[in-house]
Amino acid sequence: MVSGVSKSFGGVKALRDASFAARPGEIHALAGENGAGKSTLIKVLCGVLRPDSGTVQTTGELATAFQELSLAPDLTVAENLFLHDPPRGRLGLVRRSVLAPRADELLRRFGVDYVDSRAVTADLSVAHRQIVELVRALATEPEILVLDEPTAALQESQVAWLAGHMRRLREQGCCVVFTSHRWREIEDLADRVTVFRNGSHVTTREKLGEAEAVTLMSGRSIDRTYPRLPPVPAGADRTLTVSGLRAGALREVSFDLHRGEVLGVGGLAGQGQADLFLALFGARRAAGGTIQLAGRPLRVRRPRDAIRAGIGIAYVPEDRKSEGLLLPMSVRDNLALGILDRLSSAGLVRRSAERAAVRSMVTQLGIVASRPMTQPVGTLSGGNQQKVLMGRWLLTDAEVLLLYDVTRGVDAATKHDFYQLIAQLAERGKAILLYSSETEEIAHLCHRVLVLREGRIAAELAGPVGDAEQIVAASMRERR
Ligand SMILES: Nc1ncnc2c1ncn2[C@@H]1O[C@H](COP(=O)(O)OP(=O)(O)OP(=O)(O)O)[C@@H](O)[C@H]1O
Repeated sequence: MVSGVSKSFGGVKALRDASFAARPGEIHALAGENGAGKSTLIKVLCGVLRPDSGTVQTTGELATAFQELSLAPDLTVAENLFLHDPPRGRLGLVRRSVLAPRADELLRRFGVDYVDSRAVTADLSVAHRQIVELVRALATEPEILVLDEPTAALQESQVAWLAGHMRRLREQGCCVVFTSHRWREIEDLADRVTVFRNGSHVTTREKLGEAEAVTLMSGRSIDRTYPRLPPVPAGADRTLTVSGLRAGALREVSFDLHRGEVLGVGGLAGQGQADLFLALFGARRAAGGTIQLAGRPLRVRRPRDAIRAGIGIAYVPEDRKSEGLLLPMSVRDNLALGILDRLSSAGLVRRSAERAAVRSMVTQLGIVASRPMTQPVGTLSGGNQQKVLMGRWLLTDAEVLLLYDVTRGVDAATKHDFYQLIAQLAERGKAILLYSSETEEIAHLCHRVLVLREGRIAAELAGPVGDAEQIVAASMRERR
């Protein structure tokens, strides 16, 4: 469907003579590292971007759901669902009165009765926005369905819901193309996989194991084992002591975190994990309880209090666009944001020191940016934007690192770099609280795991747990 396509952005060659073909009646996964050109290929395929050279051919109705959500934020869910084809009366006027009931009917048909069709889209969670975007695409019963990282914002049950619809469309002869950084999803769903590297097609296969895929994607062989964690020194100081903390869905949580320790926070989705991280960082108001940092009471009313005290939070904001990164500003500015005090003398930023710090982070995290000192962060690929967020907190001297789902949307090779980094940070004495929507990471990367259920600690497991199933089992046990 796409042959010999090239596309550059300024000096960046996003696609080089790229070719790709998918057939009717198959689910075809597009795999590749962050910045490999998958999103660009999809945009060219859908006609959103014009290629510099090459040809694009599609046969039949095409529907897409993009990685950057394309719903109009100020419109209601119903208005977005019928944006291109609103119900009209005899005179061709839009029948506003039937808009919401029609939308309700449509959402119900797709089993999405938990989304209010009258809600303003901007007020929905990112997961729900993604689902509305998906329903809009699925509802057209297209002949070609193209989904760019459709599951990145979804929880497991929602992923299963989407997988069901993808399979149903395949049965009907639809050609479904999707991208994902989770190999399990690709293995589970795809009939064929195409690997891209550096903007070019590498291979298309029916059977491809994860190890080989990772090597093909990165062009190098990757040590895919989890790093061995250095033991927490006996009698290590308690860095963070949390007692009876209540915030949002968090009922009452108490624990200690030691220097050099990686403490995991597990459990089914939505048991208060996000509230715990946000409360410790001062981004969510605590309704009760106390926090001590290195033996001293700590009051965090806003993130600035946490940062001053030596707490850094690296997380993938639900919406990378609206929180965390300053998209029009350069990679340098975004990375150095947390260390400007340290880099300044007499009110002026020492540019050479700043450049050195930025370069070291770009190298250490393998951030793919052609001109890190000037290139706006918003023009990096999704995963590379994420590395910038992580890098900002690695540059600070924070003693406590709150790592919330930092590998979401990150490619496999980079994930393994992150794992090594976490072990190194622990070795350097940092105290790390870790949450991941991939339970396997919690199972392998933590000295201890707290399992949350309904806002409380339901179990504490000694790590490395090794087997993600144990954490899942602990989160189901003793259910009343
Ligand atoms: N508007 C733009 N301006 C400048 N560079 C861009 C722009 N859009 C994409 N790029 C660059 O093109 C390359 C390919 O990006 P693309 O988003 O297609 O990657 P991807 O494979 O989808 O990555 P990810 O898995 O991280 O989403 C990257 O190096 C990116 O920085």
